[in-house]
Amino acid sequence: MSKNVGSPLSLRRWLKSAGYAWAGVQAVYRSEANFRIEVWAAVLALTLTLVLGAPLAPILLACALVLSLELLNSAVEAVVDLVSPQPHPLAKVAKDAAAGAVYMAALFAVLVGLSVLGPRLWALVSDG
Ligand SMILES: Nc1ncnc2c1ncn2[C@@H]1O[C@H](COP(=O)(O)OP(=O)(O)OP(=O)(O)O)[C@@H](O)[C@H]1O
Repeated sequence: MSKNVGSPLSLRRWLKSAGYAWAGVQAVYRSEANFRIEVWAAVLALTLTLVLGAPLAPILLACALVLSLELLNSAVEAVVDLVSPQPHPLAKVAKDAAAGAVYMAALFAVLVGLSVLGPRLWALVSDG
């Protein structure tokens, strides 16, 4: 634990770390088409949630999980490419497992979206 907790110095350090974290998000947004798709899918899901008056928490959590795991997947890919530019069975396991985590979260996020927003969208469509 830092001795400077609560001091202006630690706030400055926290802001600096937040700046690095934001730079990481921006770099992945620029380089990964999947992340861009997931960001805009999250914007759409959150807009629909607010418009339809659906519960926000499950949609927020599902979006946060998918986007966070995509960022971690990109981190794993970068580290694997750095340490194992040549094909290696363990590099394959690392990349495939990290990608699997994203796909698993995305699949369950779609199920959450369907179960929370589906009935409201259906009611809206069937009422005319
Ligand atoms: N160094 C490696 N050793 C063994 N297999 C690898 C290696 N690099 C990639 N692969 C295999 O090729 C697949 C695709 O890898 P790649 O680096 O192109 O990532 P990707 O899944 O296409 O992601 P992105 O398109 O976002 O970069 C991996 O999931 C893995 O199965």
